[in-house]
Order: sequence, then C-alpha cells, then structure tokens
Amino acid sequence: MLSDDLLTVAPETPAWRKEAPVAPAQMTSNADLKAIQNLAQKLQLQEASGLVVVIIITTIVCIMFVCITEAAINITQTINVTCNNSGILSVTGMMMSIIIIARKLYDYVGAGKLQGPSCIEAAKEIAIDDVVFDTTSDAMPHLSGARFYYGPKGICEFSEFLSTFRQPDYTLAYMLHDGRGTVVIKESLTPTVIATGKTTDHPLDNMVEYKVKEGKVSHMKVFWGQPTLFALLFLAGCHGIPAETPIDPGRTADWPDFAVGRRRVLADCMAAATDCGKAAALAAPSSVRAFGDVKMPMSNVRWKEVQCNPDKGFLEKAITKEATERVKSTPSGKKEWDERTLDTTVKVLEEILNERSRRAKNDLERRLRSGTGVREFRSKCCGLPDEPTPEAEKDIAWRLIEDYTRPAALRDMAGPVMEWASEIFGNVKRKGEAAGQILDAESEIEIVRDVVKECLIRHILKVINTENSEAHASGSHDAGLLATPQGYTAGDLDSLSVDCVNGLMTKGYGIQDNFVDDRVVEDVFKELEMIDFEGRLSQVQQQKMIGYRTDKICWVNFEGLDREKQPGLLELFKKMISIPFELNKTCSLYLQASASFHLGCFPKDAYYKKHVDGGYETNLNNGRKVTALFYANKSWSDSDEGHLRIYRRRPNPFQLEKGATPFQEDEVEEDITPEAGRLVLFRSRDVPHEVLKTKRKRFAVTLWLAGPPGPGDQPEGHHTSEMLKGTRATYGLEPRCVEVTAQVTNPEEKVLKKAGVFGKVNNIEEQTSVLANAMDGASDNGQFTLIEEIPPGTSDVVFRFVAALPKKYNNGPLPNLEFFQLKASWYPGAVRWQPLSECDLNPTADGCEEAERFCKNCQNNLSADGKPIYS
Ligand SMILES: O=C(O)CCC(=O)C(=O)O
Ligand SMILES: [Fe+2]
Repeated sequence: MLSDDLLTVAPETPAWRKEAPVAPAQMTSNADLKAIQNLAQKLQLQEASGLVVVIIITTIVCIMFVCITEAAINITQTINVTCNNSGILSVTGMMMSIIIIARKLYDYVGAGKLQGPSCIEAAKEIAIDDVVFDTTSDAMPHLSGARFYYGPKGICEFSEFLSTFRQPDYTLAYMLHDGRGTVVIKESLTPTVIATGKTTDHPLDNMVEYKVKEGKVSHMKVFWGQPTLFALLFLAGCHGIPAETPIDPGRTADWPDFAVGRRRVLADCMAAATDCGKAAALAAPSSVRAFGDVKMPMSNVRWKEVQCNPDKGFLEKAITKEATERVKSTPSGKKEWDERTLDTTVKVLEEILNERSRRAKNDLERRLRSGTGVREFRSKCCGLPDEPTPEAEKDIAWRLIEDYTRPAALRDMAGPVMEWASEIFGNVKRKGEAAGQILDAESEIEIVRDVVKECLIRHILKVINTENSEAHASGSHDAGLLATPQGYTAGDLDSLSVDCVNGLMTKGYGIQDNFVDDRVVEDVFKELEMIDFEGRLSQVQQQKMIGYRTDKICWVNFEGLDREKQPGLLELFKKMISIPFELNKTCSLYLQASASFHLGCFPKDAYYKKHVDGGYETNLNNGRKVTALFYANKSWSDSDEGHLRIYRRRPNPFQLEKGATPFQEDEVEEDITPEAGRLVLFRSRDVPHEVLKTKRKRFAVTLWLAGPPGPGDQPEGHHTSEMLKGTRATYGLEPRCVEVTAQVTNPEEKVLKKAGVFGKVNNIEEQTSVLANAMDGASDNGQFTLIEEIPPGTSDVVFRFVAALPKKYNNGPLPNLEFFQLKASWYPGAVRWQPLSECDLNPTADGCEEAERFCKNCQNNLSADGKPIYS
C-alpha cells in the first residue's frame, strides 16, 4: 500500500495507484540473518537500554564488512533507491504535514467553512495573514475572478468566486510535494457557470501550487488547464465575444504556465507513474531539490583523455596525448534492507546523535558552522555560556541540522552511512589484527559506535554542503549560506560609501569613516575595554605565530553577546553582518553570510608582521575573500602609531594569466590610522598588510567574509564559466582534459540544453578528487561541467572537463579515474552559465514555441471576424 499521506487521492483511485508496486528500496550489502545472530550472541553487552540496537548495529556493520571484503562490492556507489512502499514511506513522515496543511483547505471548502460570516475566522485557521492566492492567467484577462486575492479576506472572496460555477465531478487527482514546502495538486472538474449556463463537454484539469509557511498556507497559484475555454464559459456574450461562441472541445493547451521545467513533468509523471521508482525519486526530498530540476543519474561511464582545446578556453599548455579508453560499469548484486533493520538502524542513529547531552549533534552543529563560516558555534569567548537556541535565533544552520537529523532523513541515510562505517571499521579491525590486537566485544562496540557517529556526521555535512553548493551552482536564491541580498531585511544595504566599495574593487582596499554613530563607537570602546579587563582575550598560541604577532584575540558570534551589557557591539555586529549582503548586491562578490567576529587587542608595543589573510593555493585558501575591520580607538593620533600598513594589491592568478607582471617586492600603499568609527575593507587574498608597533593599546573588530569563487572576484572579462575551462581551478596543478561518454535518460519531452554535471571524480592512485574545478569552488561534489544537449529518452551524452592533477604527473599517462554519483542535472536555464532566453522564462510569450502552440493571437484571442482563434 502506498501511503495516503503522500498521495491524497480523489474518490476515484487512479488506475496506477491500484497496482502494488514492487521493487527493492534501500539497497545494501547482503545481510545474513544467521551471521547477525551469531555475532549478536558473541557480543557481550552492558546496559539494557540501547542494548539490542547496539548489537544489531554492530552486527550490521560487521556483516557488511565481511560482505564487502568477500564480495568486493564497490561500496562507494550510492544506494539506489529504486522504490517500493518503504521508499515512499520513508519520506512521508517528514513531509506529511505539508500535504495535510494544503489538504485542510480542501476540507474547509468541502465543509462549506469558507462561506458566510465565519469565513474569515476559518480562513485564518488555514492560511497566514499575508497569504496570497494568485488565480491570474494571461489567457483570461477579462475574467474578474482570475486575479490576486490577499489575506484571509481574499480567501473568502476566492471562495465566492468558486461558488459562481458548479463543479459536481470535482476530483482531486493527486497531491505531491517537493520536499521543500511546496505542494502541487492536480484537480479535474467539469465546470458549469451558473450565470451563463455554459459548460464544457469534458473535464478540465488544473494544477495548483501551494506554499506552506508556519504550518499554514502562505501562497497559492492556480495554473489553469484550458484557461481560454474556462473564461469563455463566463464571458460568452460580453467583451464582444458572441453569446453563441462555440466551445471547442478539441483544445488542449493544458496549464500553459505550468509547462515550464520540472513542474509539468513532476505532475505528469506522478499521474502516470506505473513504475514506482519514478514516484520514489519524486518523493525523496534529497532527489527533488526544487521544482524546475531534472536530475538524471548517469551509467555506463566511459572516459578518455583528449587534447585540451585552447580555442575552447582549455589551457594551451595542456598536454596532447593518445586517448586511452576505459569502461566502468555499475556494480550490482546488492540486496535490500528489510524494514525492521532499517527501523532499528534509524533508532540507533538517533540515539548516537543524542547520547550524552546531544554530543554528536553539537559536534555536527559546530562543524557545520565552522565549515560554512555562517557562525561560529555558540562561542563562550566574550559572551554568555552555551544555552539552548532561543526560538528567535533558530537560523538556517539550526534548521538544516533539525531537518537532516529527523528519523525520515536518517532513514534515507542509513544505508550509505552504514556502508561507509563498515568499510572504516573493517580497516580499523584489519590494522589492529595486523598489529596483533584482538578486539574484545566491548571495545568493538565502542569503536563501531564511534565510527558510525563519525560517518553519520560526515555524511550529513556532505549532504548539506552538496545541497548548498548545488544551490549556489543553480543560482538559486535559497542558497541559505550565501549572503543573498534578495529578501534581506535584517539590515540596510546601503551602508557602504561608493568610495569604499570602489576602492575595494580597484585598489583592493577601501576606507569608510563614521561607519556607525559616535554613541555606538563609544559603547564599543567601553565594551572592548571590559572584555580585556575581564581577561577574555588571549595570545594566539600557534607555534608559527611566535614573534610574528603579539596581539590578543577572542572570537565571539552575534548570539554570544550579552544584549544588556554589550549594546554597542550588538549594534556594530548587526551593521557588519549586512556588509556581505551589500557587497553581493553591488559587486556580486559571492560572499557568505557570517556572524563570527574576531576581537583583536594590540597592547602597547604589540605588532603583527606583514601577512595576507587568505590565499589561492590549496594550503593557503581558507575561503576568506574580504576582510572587514572596524576600529573603535578614541582620539587616535598619528603619533600613537599602530597603523595598519597596506601594501599594493598583488596580481592574482587571473591577472597573471592575462599577462600581469608577477610582484617582485611589495610596495607600501598606505598607512591607515586605526581611528574610532573607521571601517576598512580589503581583499583578504590579494592585499598584504601589517600592524605597525603601537604606542597605545588599540582594538579592532574583524569580520572575515568567505565564499565560493564568483564573478566579482575576477578582473574584467572573466566570468564564472571560465572556471569550467580549467584556468582558475587548476592553478598550481596540472590541467588535463578528459572526455566522458555516459548514458542518461532525459524524462522530458524536449531537448535539455546546458545541463550541469555533478559528481565526484577521483584519481585512484592519489585517492584525491581531480575536480579542483568544482564550480562552487567549495567542494568536489559540485557542478563541474556542462552537457550541451540531452535529447529526450535514453542516450549517450558526451562532455568534457578538466582534471586537475598534481604536477608530478608531468605529461605522463593519466592516472585511473573513478567516477562516483555522476549525474546530469538540468535546472531552468542553467542560470549562471547560460543566460535565460525570454522564451525559457516565459514560454507563452510572443514568438516562443509554446506561444505558437498556445494561441496565435494572444492579445485578445479573436480573429478579424471576432471568432476565437485556437492553434
Ligand atoms: O588590527 C588590525 O588592524 C589588523 C589585524 C590583522 O591584520 C589580522 O588580524 O589579520
Ligand atoms: Fe590580517
């Protein structure tokens, strides 16, 4: 049985749903029950609680280990969720509520609750106060009911509009969600307009998209099936449309606005899904990131080295080589996890995350935050001790963690995590045995738990980071961790002066005085003094820094501040937090949001020798792109010294590549006094700087802004797609061009152009990724190249990418490459890499393919003799 939570059906169950789907769900190594029992018996376990699950988990890991070593299964392949009941069920828990919320609206309409004087109250129960219902359609401009409806009152008005036509055969064909708070509904009805008595002789299908927020409906958009026909039922007789206008039953322009990208496929596919594999893929939150995406796993991957083509932008110095061809086939022979094992595994994973006051979960949070630069883990440094996250501060990282540690998500992860754990555990055991150590049962369990914990944390981080980078790659605005200016309301986006921003973009640094009010400067100064007085600042202990810097520092994040005692820092932080948003807005610098501040205190005679805050080479690249420094040193004069000495901006790899002269010796550009209220921005990687010995104690508040490479990073003429061609990503490495042929299935009816390629490619010898050229620059799991065209159906596609190898390969043969989780992902327009054409954005616009099909004269749908025109 499929779950009704996921698919809510109308009275008449569609035929496809009647068929019980068959196919395995989570696939993994062959778990042999007897071996589990034997091992369970062998293991002596302590506490009662969690005992059974620990035995089972240990057993699963051990057995998977045996299986992996014996059967040499390629464990690096992801588990394929084909689909069966459990494949679908596994996501229902997580998303059930969204469906239920949208469903409630229908229940209310059905029960007549949205009529009469109590309508508004009822509407408030199901929708947020700012709800918008959009029933507009370009195809029916004259129909007054097709408009925007605002707020609960609007819902009642919409309900009134609904009562102007009868729809006795109304059928809710299905509901499905995208795993991100959007629900799509397909409905079917044969409307009869009461006023005109007109009806259609066949049912009309509409698609309705709902967005859910705060447990209520926040937005609704109707995509009308045959809108012109629908409008005619009302309008025959008005607007110059003859009363006897024949209703053309043959017209089939279904949901014209809905026909963009994935939405339509999603809907069609669901309705027609006779193979439930499709349904599971659609339902799984991890595989459906957003409407608009078409994800196509690749198989039968073959590759060969090809000559890099300088004309295409590939590096000229790349090596010409005879092609070598190898074929990799997908592994097979994995068996299904049974439901109970999966349940148990999920319980264990939950237990591991929560044991000892959520240590693993806290660890995960810390690593997520420090890895992304969003915020340091709730710092104890200069503020309050750790405490539960208050409601108001449940930020994106917090939400991600909650989402990815829910049972339903853990269920999706159970397979890969356990497989990975089993491999690691196998290695540990093998090493131990080679060294003559035999593990007793207790230690074995301890180790397994630790390994599973580590694998789980890493897996979650990987999933989150991949999703985040994919979001970057697709130009999506919900990238979350990027400081996306759209919709940013937490601060002003015009705090930076033109001079300061210009300086940053040209000379590599900019200065702005009076960044905050004098009152704030005064407070910040006092608060920093207090932090120092309380002994919260400490010298940097790193060995390599001895004699290099003598300042004292501490880190504090926004939440770490004491709101009562540190109002100045609070205000300053708020303003500085907006800087990446503003720079992204004005200069597209692709900076991430950060609220992790560095407080630096230079006591008398302290200094910090010349350095850069980041770099381009792998070992220097800490992701930092811009340094934002604020000084609060009252009445500073030149004679106090302690200047920030800025050296001339060094040419970066792109400028060098364009022929810039490499820097010989750094020249001093400017000595900046650390005056109260002064903000200095500079390019962390390009601008060497130092703090000259100070004669007076001086404070600085620093925010480092990290981020993936972006267009604003680079001098004129470069844009992100340049990375595809290996110029930037292979800096310091040897670029080699690889041509790949793989099989993909494009489920759409049209050719998909410029699909992104995602996945991981390893050099087997080095065990390292060769994809330094991940487009997001942040991971080796990002989009790394484009496929020009994927025709509908199953076909071989060919694409090229630049592998970045250590220089030691020096023209030698290409090492063996291993491809993991390769998939093509088409998203509308592949926005960042290829501009959207007008027709991509609006397929029904004049001159576009859809418009041709839709109607010949969109202006008024009438021919010269007043008859409606249909294509
Ligand atoms: O305090 C300053 O002016 C700059 C300090 C600095 O360069 C650093 O912390 O990296
Ligand atoms: Fe610095």
